[in-house]
Amino acid sequence: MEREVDVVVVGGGPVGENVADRARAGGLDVVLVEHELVGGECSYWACVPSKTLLRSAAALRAARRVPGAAEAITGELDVAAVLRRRDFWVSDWTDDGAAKWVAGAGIGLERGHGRLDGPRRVVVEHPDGSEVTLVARHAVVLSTGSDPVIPPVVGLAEAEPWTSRDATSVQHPPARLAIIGGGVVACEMATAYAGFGTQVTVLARSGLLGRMEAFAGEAVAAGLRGLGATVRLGVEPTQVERNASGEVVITLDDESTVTADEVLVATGRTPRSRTVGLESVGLEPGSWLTVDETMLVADAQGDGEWLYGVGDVNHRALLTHEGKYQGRAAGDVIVARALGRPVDATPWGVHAATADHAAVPQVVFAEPECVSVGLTEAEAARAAVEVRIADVPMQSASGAGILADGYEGRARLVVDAERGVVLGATFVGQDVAELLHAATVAVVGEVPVDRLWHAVPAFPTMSEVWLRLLEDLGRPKAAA
Ligand SMILES: Cc1cc2nc3c(=O)[nH]c(=O)nc-3n(C[C@H](O)[C@H](O)[C@H](O)COP(=O)(O)OP(=O)(O)OC[C@H]3O[C@@H](n4cnc5c(N)ncnc54)[C@H](O)[C@@H]3O)c2cc1C
Ligand SMILES: NC(=O)c1ccc[n+]([C@@H]2O[C@H](COP(=O)([O-])OP(=O)(O)OC[C@H]3O[C@@H](n4cnc5c(N)ncnc54)[C@H](O)[C@@H]3O)[C@@H](O)[C@H]2O)c1
Repeated sequence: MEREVDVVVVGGGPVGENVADRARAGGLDVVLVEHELVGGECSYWACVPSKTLLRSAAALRAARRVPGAAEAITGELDVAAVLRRRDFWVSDWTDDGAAKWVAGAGIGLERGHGRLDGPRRVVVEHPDGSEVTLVARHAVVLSTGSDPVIPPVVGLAEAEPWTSRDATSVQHPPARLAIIGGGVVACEMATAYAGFGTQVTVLARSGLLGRMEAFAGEAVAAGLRGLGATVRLGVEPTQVERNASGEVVITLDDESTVTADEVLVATGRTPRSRTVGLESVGLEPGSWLTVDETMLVADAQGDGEWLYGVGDVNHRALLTHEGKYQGRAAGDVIVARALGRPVDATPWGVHAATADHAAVPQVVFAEPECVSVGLTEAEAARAAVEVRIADVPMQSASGAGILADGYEGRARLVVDAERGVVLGATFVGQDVAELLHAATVAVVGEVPVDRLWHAVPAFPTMSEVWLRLLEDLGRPKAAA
């Protein structure tokens, strides 16, 4: 059977939902194709469950740092209650609510595996084996996401390692968990499981959180050790084995071994593009999709501008909020191209995902929280941009001291020396997540630091750290 529609979106994660929503709002007839759960990795096995697994222990730690509240805590973390709250937030791994939203938005839903079958054609294989071919008048969007990478370490795949899916959907946390990797998933899951009382061992081949300022990873290493975890830096596994007792034994390159009940592999992602028919339009199966600023895939066969790659699968920024941002731009540009309206793909134009290059915000919900946007000092150096750095302790803001006794953290601004605008910011410490958006606004708005002196942070909030950062850069001189 064949059916014509305006737009086919393959992959109903947060990104596909956003593309479909914008294209539909622009008056196009849209079908979303999903082979698992509408809502994607983020809703059921990534952002949402991981944050709910982290939140309760973070609240407990925060209360313990405030005399008066600390004395009121008479028990330990109720892990079963944490898991029940997680189950609620992932809707017990059902997507009725999400599917209802899709229907309410006027978007068609095809449940099944979608794959390209030549330009503008998508074959959907339903769970019962039946097929439908959707022929797109205007666009096909691939928003199929990414899968975890299992590195080729001897015995690792056979040892049945956990991926992020196992870690976020756990029903019975193990007594001992080894984690391979030192990135975001490793740091967040180490924090969550240490909070549950699991004996956690992090095995990282370099420092932690390598893409952030070095002080972020150093703080998390110290924070995890403070929670009782073992953090081993500069080690790589050479062999993994699950022994007769069911334990996982990991041999490291320094010949030491680590024994645990489970091993979580958190070593990055690979594109979910192996079985989506890329070969039928002249592209390499299993590759990240190379796209332009409007998310149009370069080099796809077929006439006109028809194939888009949005979200994780294009590898621009593997974050839900950034993928959704791309999705809004892509949905709108598909409508503009379909209706012959002007396209504005200039930097910061409505159809361009410019922020992907200059202003990607990220919150790592570890102990302590680490947040960043824009360039780090090292990235600015690599880009040969001359910068000024402001560096202050978070506790220099009186709001931090009031928030928690013994508060410790650090804040950094990276400022373009020539233009005097903020290029990047990093905050590390308890509850810094909500400080990030102000920094994102400053970076995207290219706000001159001299003007920031007039953005007065309220007393006594943690935002006063902005004032301390400005003081570190120095008061502007009066115009002559
Ligand atoms: C443990 C963990 C925690 C994370 N936490 C955060 C966080 O706190 N904040 C944040 O911003 N990001 C976080 N991320 C990253 C975030 O999950 C991803 O960036 C986001 O899910 C990408 O969205 P997406 O729609 O591109 O892909 P996905 O969410 O993976 O959705 C893709 C969808 O496409 C479907 N699909 C794939 N192929 C086909 C096909 N051929 N046919 C039909 N359907 C198909 C899949 O079933 C899926 O539903 C986290 C990631 C992990 C692993
Ligand atoms: N709060 C958030 O925003 C959040 C949370 C979790 C995940 N995510 C996103 O999901 C993506 C995946 O996260 P991740 O932690 O898997 O990836 P990552 O890229 O953040 O970290 C991968 C880690 O694995 C290490 N590594 C890679 N190959 C290895 C190997 N062969 N042996 C040993 N170590 C190896 C790297 O050195 C690095 O420390 C990230 O891009 C991240 O942005 C975001």
